[in-house]
Amino acid sequence: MSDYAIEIKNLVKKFDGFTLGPIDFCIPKGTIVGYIGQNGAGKSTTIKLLLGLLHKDSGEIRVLGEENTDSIALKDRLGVVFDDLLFPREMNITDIEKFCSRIYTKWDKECFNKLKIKFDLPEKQVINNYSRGMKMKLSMAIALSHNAELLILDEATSGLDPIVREEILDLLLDFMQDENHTILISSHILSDLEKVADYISFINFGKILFFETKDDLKENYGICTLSNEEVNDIDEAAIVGRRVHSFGQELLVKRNLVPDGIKLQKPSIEDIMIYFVKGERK
Ligand SMILES: Nc1ncnc2c1ncn2[C@@H]1O[C@H](COP(=O)(O)OP(=O)(O)OP(=O)(O)O)[C@@H](O)[C@H]1O
Repeated sequence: MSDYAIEIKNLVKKFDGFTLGPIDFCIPKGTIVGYIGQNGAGKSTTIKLLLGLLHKDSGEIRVLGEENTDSIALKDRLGVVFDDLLFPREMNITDIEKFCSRIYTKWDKECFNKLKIKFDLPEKQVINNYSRGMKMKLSMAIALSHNAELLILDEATSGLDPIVREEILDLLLDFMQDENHTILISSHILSDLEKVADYISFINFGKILFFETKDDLKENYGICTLSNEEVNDIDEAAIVGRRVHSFGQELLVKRNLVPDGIKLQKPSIEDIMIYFVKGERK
């Protein structure tokens, strides 16, 4: 049995005007991976390929060891949250609970009811009248109520207020108490990923720029503010990106390539993403 929940090798998908890949990464079981990148970078396309909602042009995908990502048996083992609900709009939560209890072999009614109360989801209202946040909460409740092994969350916390986001992050950490559980979560709310992710995978214009542990990223890079003269003493190869100010420059650097004595601060994931993308900002 593979130690990986998700294996992607040489994956390519071409649209008119956009090519995803070739991309490669493997997600170890028992970890949370934050999938980050600018709008249009290819995050949702990757996720749809993983879920069999799009067909790849070439390459290999394995999800929980299965190559056939479209299989019903595999879907039973996955909890999926998109930024929209995929149920008929006239259903209410009772209809949805009944429906899910039929399609998921390990449906946990008690868990769903607890989350329904925790998230304050109304019994009678049809989902067409749900707010965006309510829809996300309902999706999350379903994803967490059928004993899934792998959660795939595409922008699952966007549109939610900070209190609910915090509750959801706690639920994700609870889910990870089982060492065979794994989460892939794409998000623009990098502070959320900062709290929960073990690995960060960064996609830019359809290519993976890095897939590294969050701890390694923070250890290997540093932020410093220097005068223009001081910057001249730094090897260009050490500089990932810079912001030029009237008084000098703020740099993201590779720690092992800068001279001792330069005071470096730990970067946030957001710093790393911005400096990697922009390279140079004036
Ligand atoms: N079905 C499709 N047909 C044609 N082009 C598509 C299709 N789906 C996505 N694309 C294009 O692929 C690119 C990547 O889109 P994708 O939705 O994967 O980005 P994303 O990283 O999820 O962005 P966002 O953060 O804005 O959600 C975009 O240029 C988009 O227009």
